[in-house]
Amino acid sequence: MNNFQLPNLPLPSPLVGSEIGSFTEFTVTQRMPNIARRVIKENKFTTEINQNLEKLAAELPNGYLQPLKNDTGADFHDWEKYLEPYKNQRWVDVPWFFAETYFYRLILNITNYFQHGEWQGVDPFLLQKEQGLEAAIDAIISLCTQVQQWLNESKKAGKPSKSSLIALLYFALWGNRVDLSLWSAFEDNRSNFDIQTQLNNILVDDSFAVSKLLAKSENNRIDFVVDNAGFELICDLCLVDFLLGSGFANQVYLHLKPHPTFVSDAMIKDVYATKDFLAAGSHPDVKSFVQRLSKNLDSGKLILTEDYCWTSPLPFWQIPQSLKDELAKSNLIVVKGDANYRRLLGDVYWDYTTNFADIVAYLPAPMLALRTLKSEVAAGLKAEVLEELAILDPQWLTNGQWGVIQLVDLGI
Ligand SMILES: O=P(O)(O)OC[C@H]1O[C@](O)(CO)[C@@H](O)[C@@H]1O
Repeated sequence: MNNFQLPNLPLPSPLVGSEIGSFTEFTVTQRMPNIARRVIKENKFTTEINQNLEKLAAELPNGYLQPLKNDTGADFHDWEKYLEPYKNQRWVDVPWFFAETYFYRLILNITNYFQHGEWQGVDPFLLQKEQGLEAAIDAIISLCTQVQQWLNESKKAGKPSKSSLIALLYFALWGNRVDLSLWSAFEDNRSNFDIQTQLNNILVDDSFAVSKLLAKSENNRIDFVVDNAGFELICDLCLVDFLLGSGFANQVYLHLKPHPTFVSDAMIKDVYATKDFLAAGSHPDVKSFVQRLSKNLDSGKLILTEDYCWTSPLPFWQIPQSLKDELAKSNLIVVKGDANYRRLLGDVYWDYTTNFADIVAYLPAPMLALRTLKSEVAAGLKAEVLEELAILDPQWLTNGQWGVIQLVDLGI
């Protein structure tokens, strides 16, 4: 395990909502209030709960963080510690990643998610997660058919196909465009896009290096720090299916969220709901995909695990030692999505050309980030690429049109 416990560079300042004109400001003062109001619209909570959700929405632009009442959640005392340095501060003045992560935890506090009673365990974002799946059915069928073909080819060739693996990395990357917290801000359906035409929108592409890393050994364990439910989760499950079926991996762990957050982030229950949704379909390639998924789950080749660390506001380098020790057993840690990418970098203003490996030098195993850019945090980009992007697409950092496939392999 490498001896760095932190990025080996001085930390820049964090993104905050008070940055006038920034996407962060837009998120804290407009998107997050809209997300809270959508929870009211999409559920049948009591008047009192809805009034408290509206109060939260109204206080975000200029108001102060409200305390967390003890809702018996397993992470309640941890949140008391996290909140200490930010008590009585305005939402726009605390670090954005803290504000956003706390915002989603507060929604569960207000809707009594953890407390015994009518609303215990009710996922306030369930409707959007279900709509996400229904909207993507055509893309799901074509992806399952493609995976079946790639598995057959690998079997016939007697070795796992690197090109098929790379193609599925692209699907897993672009599946990340389809995150519901962003949908509410931009478009209504992003799953019907053509992956191949997206290749030129990948700003860093280490996919070939990933295929070489995994081809080095047959008994790879691969850990996914998962992001969204819905179509993105299906892209991830198809990648997992191929990794296990082709021999690139003999065990895969999915690290999932212990409670609803960031609107569409996936929990263990969402994996089973996705499997059930697919099992209800009639397409033969989808049915055989579901059979393989069930077999991998039953045999322990695919492990679903959750940890409150993944819903904490902590940067990645502060994950508990026990989790670091667990991840140290992995041959490759795949980190999905924008919010997790922000955690990797600590959600601070790195110069976008900063060497990615100098920041993410603290992980106990090789790490692959698959992220579509939806926030003003980036690293590892070439100066000439930045110059081109500024002209080509001034919104490149936040519109979800651009992606990175960044591998850090410190030869640990
Ligand atoms: O699902 P993902 O890819 O983590 O995206 C969620 C991210 O997108 C946003 O909703 C928009 O930037 C952020 O607030 C959050 O970090």
